[in-house]
Amino acid sequence: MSNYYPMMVRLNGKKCIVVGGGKVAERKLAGLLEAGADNVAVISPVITPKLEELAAASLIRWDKRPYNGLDAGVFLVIAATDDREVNKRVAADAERLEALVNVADAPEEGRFITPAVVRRGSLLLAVTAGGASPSLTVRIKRELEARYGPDYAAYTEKLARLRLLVQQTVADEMDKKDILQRAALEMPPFAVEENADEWLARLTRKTEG
Ligand SMILES: C[C@@]1(CC(=O)O)c2cc3[nH]c(cc4nc(cc5[nH]c(cc(n2)[C@H]1CCC(=O)O)[C@@](C)(CC(=O)O)[C@@H]5CCC(=O)O)C(CC(=O)O)=C4CCC(=O)O)c(CCC(=O)O)c3CC(=O)O
Ligand SMILES: NC(=O)C1=CN([C@@H]2O[C@H](COP(=O)(O)OP(=O)(O)OC[C@H]3O[C@@H](n4cnc5c(N)ncnc54)[C@H](O)[C@@H]3O)[C@@H](O)[C@H]2O)C=CC1
Repeated sequence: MSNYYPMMVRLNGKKCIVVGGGKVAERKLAGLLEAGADNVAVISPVITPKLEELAAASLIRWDKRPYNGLDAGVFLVIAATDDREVNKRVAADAERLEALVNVADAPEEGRFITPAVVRRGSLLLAVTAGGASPSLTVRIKRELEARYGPDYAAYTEKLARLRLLVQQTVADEMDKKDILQRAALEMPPFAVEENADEWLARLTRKTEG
C-alpha cells in the first residue's frame, strides 16, 4: 500500500472534474462543495437526482456525455464511473496533464485518496487507513464526531480570537505559548461563554499564580 502526504488544499478558483454521476460521485462532489470548490463539473450521461439539483442550482456544471478526455488546466480529477476501463483512462489522462487524480475503484492508480472528514468550523479532522479498510475509517470518524461535538466550531473560532489578542498584547514568547497551551486544554462549552479579553485575563492570572 502507498504512503500518502496529508495536506489541506484550498480549491477555490480551481477546475475540478468528477467523471461518473452515481452514488460515489455524489459523495465526492458533496465533499468538494463543502470544501469551497467553485469550479466543479461532472461528466456523465446520467447523474443522480441530487446531482441534478446541484446542476440546476448552478453549484456544479453537468457535461451530459460519456467521458471523452480532459481539458488542459484541470487541477483535480475524480474517476468514479462503474467502468474499469474508463476510470483507468481518466487516471492516465489526468496524470499526463499533471492534474491530481483520485480513482474510486483502483486507489493505487490515482495520485490521492479522500479521507473521511469531520468539520467543526475551521477545525477539520481527517481520517485515513490508506485504503486498508474504509469501514474502519468510517468507524473512527464516528468516534471523533461524538468526541468533538458541534461546540468545537465556536470554540475554535474563539481560540483564534484569543490567539490574535495574545499575539497583539503579550510580548514574552514563553508567556504567549503558555497562555495558548492552557487555552487549548480547556474544553467547551465553558470557554465559549466568556469573551477573548475575559478569557485572556483569567489565563494570565493562572500563569502568574
Ligand atoms: C482508498 C479509497 C479511495 C478513495 O475513494 O479516495 C477508497 C476505496 C474504496 N472504497 C470502497 C468501499 C467503500 N467505501 C466506503 C466509504 C468511503 N470510502 C472513502 C474513502 C476511500 N475509499 C479511500 C480511502 C479511505 C481511507 O482513507 O481510509 C470515504 C472515507 C470517503 C469518501 O469516499 O469520500 C467514504 C466514507 C465517507 C463517510 O462516511 O464519511 C464504504 C462504506 C459506505 O459506503 O458506507 C465502502 C463499502 C465497505 C467497504 O468496502 O469497506 C471500495 C470497494 C468498492 C467495491 O467493492 O465496489 C474501494 C476500492 C478499493 O478498496 O480498491
Ligand atoms: N472509493 C469509494 O469510496 C467507493 C468506490 N466504489 C467504486 O466506485 C465506482 C462507482 O460506484 P457507484 O457510484 O456506486 O456506481 P453507480 O452505478 O451508482 O454510478 C456509475 C456512474 O458512472 C457513470 N458512467 C458509466 N460509464 C461512464 C462513462 N463512459 N463516462 C462517464 N460516466 C460514466 C454512470 O452514468 C453512473 O452515473 C465503482 O467502480 C465502485 O466499485 C464503490 C463504493 C465506494
